[in-house]
Amino acid sequence: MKLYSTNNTALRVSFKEAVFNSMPQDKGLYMPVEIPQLDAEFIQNIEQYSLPEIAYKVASVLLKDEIPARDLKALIDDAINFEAPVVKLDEKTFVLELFHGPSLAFKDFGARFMSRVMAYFLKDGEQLLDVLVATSGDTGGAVALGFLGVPNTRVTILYPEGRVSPIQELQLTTNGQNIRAIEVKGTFDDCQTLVKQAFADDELNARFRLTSANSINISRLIPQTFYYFNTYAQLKKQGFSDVLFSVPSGNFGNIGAGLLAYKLGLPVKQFIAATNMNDTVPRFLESGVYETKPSVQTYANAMDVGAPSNWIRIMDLFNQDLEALKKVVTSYRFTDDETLAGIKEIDQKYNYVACPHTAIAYLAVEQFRKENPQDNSAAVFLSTAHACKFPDIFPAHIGAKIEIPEQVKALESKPKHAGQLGIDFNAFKEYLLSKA
Ligand SMILES: Cc1ncc(COP(=O)(O)O)c(C=O)c1O
Ligand SMILES: N[C@@H](CCOP(=O)(O)O)C(=O)O
Repeated sequence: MKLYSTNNTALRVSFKEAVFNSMPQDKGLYMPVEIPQLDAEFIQNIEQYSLPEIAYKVASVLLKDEIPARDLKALIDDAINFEAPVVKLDEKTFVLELFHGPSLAFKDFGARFMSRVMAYFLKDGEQLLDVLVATSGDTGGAVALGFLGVPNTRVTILYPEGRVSPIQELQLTTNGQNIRAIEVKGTFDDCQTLVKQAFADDELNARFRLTSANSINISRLIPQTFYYFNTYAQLKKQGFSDVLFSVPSGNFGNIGAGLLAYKLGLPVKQFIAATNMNDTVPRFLESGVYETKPSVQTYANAMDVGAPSNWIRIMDLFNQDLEALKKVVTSYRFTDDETLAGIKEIDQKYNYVACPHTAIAYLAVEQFRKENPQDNSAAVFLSTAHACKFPDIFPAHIGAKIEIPEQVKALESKPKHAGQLGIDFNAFKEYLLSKA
C-alpha cells in the first residue's frame, strides 16, 4: 500500500511510514494511492463471512503485502475481539451498536487496531514512541486502553477541562503506567491544535519520536471500514439490498471510513452525516462555503468539533467534486433540545436507551425519511458510545434503565492523575521537554 498527501499527490510513503508519521510534513493527510475494488463475488456472498473474516479481507486488499497474511490475521483477531451487533428496532430501522469494546465506544475499533499495528512495526531497541492524542471524550479512553502496557510506547492525552463526562475523565486519567493525561483550559479544537503544533515543531521532533493516535492517522480509519461491511452483510442476510447509514459526526473520521468502504465497493445507497450545532459540514453542503467556527459545547460532547480534521479526506475521496459528493452524502444538524427529544422518542418508540450522539444519528434518519418519503432503504444509525458515559443527560426514568458495565464500576475507586495546562503551545512544549 502506498499513500500520498492530500496536499501533494506526487508523494509516496509506505503504510508503516504513514502510521508512524501520522501526518505528512506539508500538513495534508495521508490517503491511499490505490483504492482497490473488492471482488464482486465477495460482496455477493458477504453474508457468509464473520466480522473477523470480513475485516481480514478488507485489510488485506487495502494493505497488500505491508503485513504478512498470517500476522495480519492474528493482529485483527486480537484487536477486533468484540461484537458489533445490528439491532432491529422496526421493519426498516436498525441501530449498529459499536460500544461493546473495552472503552465502550466505537473508538475501540481504531485504537486497538492502531496500537497493535504500531507494536507490530516497532523493533526492539528503537527509540520510545511518543503517542500524542487530543480527545473530546472517547478517543482518549480507547487509545489509553489500546496502548496500556505496550512496551516502548508512551501516550499523552490532551482533553478539554470540564467538557468531558465524569466517566470519560476517569477513563482518561486513571490508567498510570505508560499513559498520562493533561487537562487543557480550552476546547477540543485547542487540544487538537496543540497536538498538531507539536508535530510541526523541530525541537520536539528532534527530541522525541512523535506519532498521533487521532483519526488523522490512517491506521485509525482502516479498521472502521470493517463494521460498515459487516453491517451490510447482516442486512443482506435479512434480505435487504438498499442500505443507508446515519453517522453521528464530529471529526468525520467515522463517516470518512464509511465512505472509504463505499469507494472499496460497498454498495451503500446513502450516507447521512449527523451533527450537533458544531455544524461546519452541514453549512458547507448547503452553501458551498467551508468555514470553521470555534466549537460550542453540547450534550453530544464528543462531537463538539468546529474544525473537523477528516473533511479534507472526504473531499479527496470525491476528487473535490462537491456535486458528486452530495449525491451520496447528506447532512443534518440538531440542537440540544432536539437531541433530548430524540432520546425520549427512541425510548418511547423502541424502549431503547441511546446516548446523545446516537440520538442525533437517529434524528437524522427521521429527517431524511421526511424529506425523501419515496426512499425505501433499510436505515442504520450508528450507536457510537454506551449511554452510561453520559448519565447527566438523561431524564431520571430513562437513566434508571442504563446498566453500568463492570469496567465502569471499577473505575470509580481509582484516583485521577492529570497535568493542567492552558492553550499556550510553549507551555505544552515545556511540559513535554521537562518530562522527557
Ligand atoms: C460517541 C461519539 N460519537 C461520535 C463521534 C464523532 O465521530 P467522528 O469524530 O469520527 O466524526 C465521537 C468522537 O469522535 C464520539 O466519541
Ligand atoms: N470525538 C473524538 C475527537 C477526537 O477525534 P478523532 O478524530 O481522533 O477520533 C473524541 O472522542 O475524542
